[in-house]
Amino acid sequence: MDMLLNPLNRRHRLRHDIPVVPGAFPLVGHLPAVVCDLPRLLWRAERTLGSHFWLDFGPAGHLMTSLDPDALALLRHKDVSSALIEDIAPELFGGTLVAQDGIAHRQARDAIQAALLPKGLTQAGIGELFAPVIRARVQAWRDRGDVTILRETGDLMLKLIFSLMGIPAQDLPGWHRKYRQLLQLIVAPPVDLPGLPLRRGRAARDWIDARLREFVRAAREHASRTGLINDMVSAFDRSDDALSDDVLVANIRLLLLGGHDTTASTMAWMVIELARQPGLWDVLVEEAQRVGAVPTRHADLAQCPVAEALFRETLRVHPATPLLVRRALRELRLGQQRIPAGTDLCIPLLHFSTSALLHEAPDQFRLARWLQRTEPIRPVDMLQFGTGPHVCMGYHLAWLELVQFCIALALTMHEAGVRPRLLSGVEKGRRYYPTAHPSMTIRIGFS
Ligand code: HEM
Repeated sequence: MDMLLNPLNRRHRLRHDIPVVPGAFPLVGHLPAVVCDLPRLLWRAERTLGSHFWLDFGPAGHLMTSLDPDALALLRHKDVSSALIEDIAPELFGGTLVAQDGIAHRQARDAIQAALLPKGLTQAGIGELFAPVIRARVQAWRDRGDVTILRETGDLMLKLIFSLMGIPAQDLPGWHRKYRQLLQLIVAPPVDLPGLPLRRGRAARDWIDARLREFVRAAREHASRTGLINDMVSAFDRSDDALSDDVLVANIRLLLLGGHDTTASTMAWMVIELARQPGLWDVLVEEAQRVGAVPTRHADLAQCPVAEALFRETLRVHPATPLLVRRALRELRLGQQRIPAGTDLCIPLLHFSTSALLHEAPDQFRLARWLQRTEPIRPVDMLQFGTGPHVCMGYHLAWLELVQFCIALALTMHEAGVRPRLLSGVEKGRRYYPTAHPSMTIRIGFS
């Protein structure tokens, strides 16, 4: 099938001397191809136009997209801002730390960071909290015999992040649905009519925020309770220029989103890869039998190199955040390329994550690239988590829960004499934007 591009728009144009990819539709630009076919879109643009080109993100406007590995350095550049993220989806990212720069960003990050580092996670006993929840969920999969994988991993990851936050996890499918509608705010055409994504996304945001306000109120009433939400409420209440509840709620909403959507997608891809590569499953089962139990502390993760390699390689091949956006505050240079001040930028992590410039045999799913390495993990090896001041705050948490999950899955299924098997095709229905995930309908059997 050819790409979702506008056949009537074949004109080659330049903006600031940089080519615009042909094929944009009115109103939605290249978004249909970005959402459904990003790797091919980037590959074709690079082949025909070179390393720099404009993509039209519809309501978000034109973003200068760079496939030059030096573009990764822009994520650490002092004259590059994250404010564009708020402009793209003000209702979703307004007031959140992901869209802030400088001191405001640092302050909000400081209120959360320590709890998500290995020491904070260990002190709060997060591994012990998660292990039985993960184990119970995979046991339920074994008993049912087959599952729609992304729906299941979405529920599980929401449950885990809720328990880390210290808030009651009720109606998880409802929350999951609302978060999917909320994400549509990033790509919604600016038409506010009943049934359209903008109206549904706004309603989802109001639904989520009303519940988060309740949790904030409860946290203030029971200040002695533990959980990240209580830490955040007290840190925000203590801050010098007391931040408003709107900002607090927006950041909790962001954390719940960041804490489940990306990991749910990665977890679903892990199961899919284990189902379609029997050799992978066998080495994982061997490791799980050797360790004998689900690890609970960061210090224990070193005993699970296969599960860790599976986590890293799954993310490399299927990065859950396939592109990052930024704005150049001043004129910048990228090699020979001049980037005018005010340019909106797209940095496609997906491209670099699977680039032959950074990885040997990038299209092959190879655990050996992690298992046989002798040097420590470099920033470029974990670029799926971003880099620079906005580097993902959940890296250690994601690592812990995904390794826990692999070991729990292998132990549970192997004890029952079953293994994961793919019950549907994988290529159809994949999505790459706003976040990347396998098709919602993929089913996995355990037999
Ligand atoms: C596989 C899992 C994950 C992936 C691939 C991932 C990816 C990313 C990426 C690429 C960024 C950088 C955004 C930017 O620079 O604009 C980011 C930021 C962030 N992530 Fe994650 N993430 C994951 C898991 C998590 C988890 C589990 C949490 C929370 C508990 C989390 C919370 C955050 C937060 C709060 C930010 C914003 C940081 C800032 O702007 O300073 N993430 N993540």
